[in-house]
Amino acid sequence: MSFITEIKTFAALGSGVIGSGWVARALAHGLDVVAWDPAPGAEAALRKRIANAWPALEKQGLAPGASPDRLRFVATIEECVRDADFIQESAPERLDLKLDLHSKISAAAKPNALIGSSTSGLLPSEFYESATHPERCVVGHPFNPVYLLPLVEIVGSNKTAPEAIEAAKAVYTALGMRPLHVRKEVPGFIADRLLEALWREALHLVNDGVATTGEIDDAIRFGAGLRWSFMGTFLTYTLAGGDAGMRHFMAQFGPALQLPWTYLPAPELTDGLIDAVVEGTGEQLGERSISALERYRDDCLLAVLEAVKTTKAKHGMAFSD
Ligand SMILES: NC(=O)C1=CN([C@@H]2O[C@H](COP(=O)(O)OP(=O)(O)OC[C@H]3O[C@@H](n4cnc5c(N)ncnc54)[C@H](O)[C@@H]3O)[C@@H](O)[C@H]2O)C=CC1
Ligand SMILES: C[N+](C)(C)CC(=O)CC(=O)[O-]
Repeated sequence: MSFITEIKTFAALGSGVIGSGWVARALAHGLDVVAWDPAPGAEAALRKRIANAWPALEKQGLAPGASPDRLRFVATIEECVRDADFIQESAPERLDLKLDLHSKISAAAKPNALIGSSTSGLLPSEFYESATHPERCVVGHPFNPVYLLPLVEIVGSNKTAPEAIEAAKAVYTALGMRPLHVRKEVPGFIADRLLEALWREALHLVNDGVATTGEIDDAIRFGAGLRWSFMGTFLTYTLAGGDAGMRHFMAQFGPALQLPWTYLPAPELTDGLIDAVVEGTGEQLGERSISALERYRDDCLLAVLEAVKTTKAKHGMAFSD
């Protein structure tokens, strides 16, 4: 089975925060977009959100012919998906609702049109259960604002064809995104597992009166948050181990994971886990030395700090605000 990867018409079902972000991204890439949402006033709200996003998309650069006028809002699911080359569902996060919606979407769509769901954690094997041609159905989990953030997690169900994963990667890449294939179908996928862990700890800190929400946000945005925009936790901590890298870092700070700092139980620090972390970060390092990566990190940090400072000034804010 071959799937459509040359996309001219993009269908969006559900046009709230995430659906409207997909519509804006697809329009900015010069596609025709057909949207459907059952809520009263949904079309006006969608057009308003696109108008709000458009200046940023113009700054980023539009594809030839890109225009908000290429959005058509329709009254039925069938009309929305019938001629679509790619379909993205962004309906409320309810299993029963998505199950019913996908049986209708997939029955009306072209059989070789890929279908993506924006779900942030439901399992595709469950909500694509009664889909027609389930081999072309995937999760394409984006990040808000969808029209700017590149990450999209792709997750297949137990019936998704491997070729559909590759085809979805090609489509999302053509939309300017950075696909990440989540190979095991687990609730929350990869990114939300991480975000939820941080979120849970943050709520405990508020609940225990340790810090205000503002202080917790400051702890992120003036520290690790700046680093995270260009270097993930594993490589960052490899550098924190100095020239001895990750193995030294694990020896020095690994035992602290057993301290009761967090409400999450720590995993047992087995040799297997330590080796997996050391080998993984070794691959990430590749041929680069720790000091070369430190210079790269410092340059990125300076660039991010300067960009944040200039943008804050434009909005009448000091860097420390
Ligand atoms: N808000 C976020 O930060 C993120 C949300 N997501 C996922 O995106 C999906 C949508 O979430 P949001 O846009 O945040 O929700 P939202 O509440 O902003 O929008 C949902 C939209 O779906 C519409 N809707 C209601 N019933 C529907 C139906 N039967 N069929 C189609 N549309 C229907 C609503 O009228 C509304 O416009 C969810 O699966 C969520 O997990 C993914 C990434 C981030
Ligand atoms: C809150 N959320 C789980 C829906 C968030 C996401 O899924 C991704 C994001 O944009 O943070």
